[in-house]
Amino acid sequence: MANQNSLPLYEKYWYKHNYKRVTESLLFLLLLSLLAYRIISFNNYSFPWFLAFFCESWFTFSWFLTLATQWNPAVIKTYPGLLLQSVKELPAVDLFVTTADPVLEPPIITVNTVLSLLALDYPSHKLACYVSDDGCSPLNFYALQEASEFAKFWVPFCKKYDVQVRAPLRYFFHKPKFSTPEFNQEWLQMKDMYNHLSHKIELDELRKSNGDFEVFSDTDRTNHPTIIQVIRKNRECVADGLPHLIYISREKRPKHPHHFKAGAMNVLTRVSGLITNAPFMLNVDCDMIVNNPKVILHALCILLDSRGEKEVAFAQFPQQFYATLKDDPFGNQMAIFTKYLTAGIAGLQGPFYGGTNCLHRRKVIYGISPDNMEKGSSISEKDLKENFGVSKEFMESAADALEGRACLPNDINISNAVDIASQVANCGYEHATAWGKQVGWIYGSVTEDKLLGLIIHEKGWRSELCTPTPIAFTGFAPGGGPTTMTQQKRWATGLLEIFFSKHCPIIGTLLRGLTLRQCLAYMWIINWGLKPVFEVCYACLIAYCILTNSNFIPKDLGMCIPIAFFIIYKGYTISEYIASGLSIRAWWNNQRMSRITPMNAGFCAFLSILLKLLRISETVFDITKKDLPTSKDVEDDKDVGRYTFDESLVFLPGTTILLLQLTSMVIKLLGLQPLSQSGNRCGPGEIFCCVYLIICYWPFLRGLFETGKYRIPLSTVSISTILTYLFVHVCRRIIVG
Ligand SMILES: O=c1ccn([C@@H]2O[C@H](COP(=O)(O)OP(=O)(O)O[C@H]3O[C@H](CO)[C@@H](O)[C@H](O)[C@H]3O)[C@@H](O)[C@H]2O)c(=O)[nH]1
Ligand SMILES: [Mn+2]
Repeated sequence: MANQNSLPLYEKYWYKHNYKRVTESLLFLLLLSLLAYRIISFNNYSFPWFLAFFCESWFTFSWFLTLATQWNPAVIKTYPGLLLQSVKELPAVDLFVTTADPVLEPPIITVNTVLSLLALDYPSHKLACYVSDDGCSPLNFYALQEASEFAKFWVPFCKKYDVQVRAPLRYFFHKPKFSTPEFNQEWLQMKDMYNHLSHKIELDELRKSNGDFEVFSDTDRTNHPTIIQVIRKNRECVADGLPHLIYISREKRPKHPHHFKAGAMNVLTRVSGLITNAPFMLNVDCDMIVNNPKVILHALCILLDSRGEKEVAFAQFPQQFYATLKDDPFGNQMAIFTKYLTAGIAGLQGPFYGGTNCLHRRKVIYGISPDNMEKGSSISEKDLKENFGVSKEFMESAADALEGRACLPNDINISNAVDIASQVANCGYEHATAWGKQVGWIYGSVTEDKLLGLIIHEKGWRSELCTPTPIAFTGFAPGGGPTTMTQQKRWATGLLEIFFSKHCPIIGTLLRGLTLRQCLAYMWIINWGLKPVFEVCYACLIAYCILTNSNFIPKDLGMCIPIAFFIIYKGYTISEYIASGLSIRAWWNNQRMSRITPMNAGFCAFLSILLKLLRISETVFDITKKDLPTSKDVEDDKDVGRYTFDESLVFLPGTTILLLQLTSMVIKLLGLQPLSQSGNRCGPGEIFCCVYLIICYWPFLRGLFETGKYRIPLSTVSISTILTYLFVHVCRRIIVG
């Protein structure tokens, strides 16, 4: 990474973890030998044997993807000190926050995220914070207005005492370590002010409103004109003031597709383009609080580095979480994922875009490729119009951005710009333009983040994973069964949408600039939506074999292969958890959830994609519910980690699989199994698999007998019972027939 002209602002190191490589390869060999064993055992050829072979081939391929993705992990080290020395003038950065529903995303959470952004360690006249509210909620607007008043005290306080976590919600969670009488007094004052602010917001005092809310009269969240309000401008244009704060609720009309978050991001891009037009844009979800105030400096080390400047499109920070539940009961804190897989991808063409915690180059979002950058060609007026739409002002701002002309903080006339900006936030603006197709956030997937990142990688750009200490951002990991399932189902759905589109990574590698290894990494994540189909088949196969007294697990010597695989795999995953300082309990919770989540959320996602491909229904972006972090005493409450259910059909596959395994166990125990026609009787292998699956599905088993939200709803159980009955019936027919 060394550079002759100037010192590199960041360095990248690839590291080897030989022990992991050896174990992973060994597991891969075992899977291959299992497949080979199946092929050569002619005596065993039967329907279960072939189905098992088919599923295991996919599992082997999946493991190969994991292996390939994790093979060359890398980390980078950034030098913000060097950046400050070598860059004459720091560039402007636009900050984007998206929120969409004041109930699922409580305004106090958004407010905290915004406060943590306003207090970043960066010249504040170079920052502008834009909040997109897809919920069109006056409460959000009001909360932000109040927050900007509070920020006048909060930001100087944070900077004076070099506070690390600049979101009051988290900061006041702990007593401060450091203390002088002056600090104590100010601390108490701030805490008081914050409590006041949060009460006001939570108690919804907005109804006693003032004139500002007129704009919200007669609005419905799905039917309203554009609302853009400048909550605060940095009039004095000074580095130690407060950044601009702008509220945007784009126009929404029924019947007019709004493309969920991708649509919101495009409006943010255009509106900010007219107002500040910063060359860099940092985007976060409403719950992603800045945990390290120097994040922008770290990310700029990558993007302004002499080599990074030409090659790297975006700097992505990992998604990590705060106030997490002990031992990861829902298996969604992704600690191992972040540690090994993200690092692995960072060693290839670069991390996926995660939808949040990412610093983008505006040019790249406008569709530029590394080759265009080299040529530096200017773009014709006709092209500008076709790509970016009819707004003259926006075309000018896009040309500035593409040709690298920065707009200076003192040039900006916000009030003027806001009037024009309303036009580009209207829902008809994108008609017959390249927005959502070649420009901006691309439409067509509910994981718009992975899609955008993929398209950027396909153009030949790289990305880098930025992992400063302390952790850059922390967000909210959903709790409970339904919320986790909704999120995972959306992810699997969105990934499948990408796979079945023209942006499929395989095509990207064959025809465009996506590297082969990066394609495998994308396939690894897309497999979240494909593998569940095989997992469900496999689970049914277990029950089928017990019910029909046939077998699919090799017997005699052949049995050593699955046993060895099982033991080594479990040992290997435990060691990953222990090496990361996590508990055995966390390991087990993740093992079990890695059986439950795909078979429910992933499988349902697959079905919903079939419906989409058959043009029967469309996919939607279901928002993840965000709860306020629990206070200490609630944290100790055992119930928060208990699995909850709701009426959603997402729990149907899992419930059915559990009932199937239970039924087949009962039939086995009662000795009601039919006599086996061939010599291949069901043996200990099938019984073990069945029992193991029942143990994994323990939360569901309990859910059959619990009450309230811990119970699987009767409707789900009834449908599952019917499905189980049908399955058993078919199995019996097969034997008789
Ligand atoms: O119509 C919509 C729907 C969602 N959002 C926002 O999108 C963000 C992410 O939504 P969330 O419900 O928190 O989804 P997560 O599953 O937690 O999000 C992950 O996955 C998404 C893709 O599915 C990415 O967009 C996110 O950045 C990534 O954190 C939130 O800020 C929402 O307010 C909108 O602005 N408009
Ligand atoms: Mn989220």
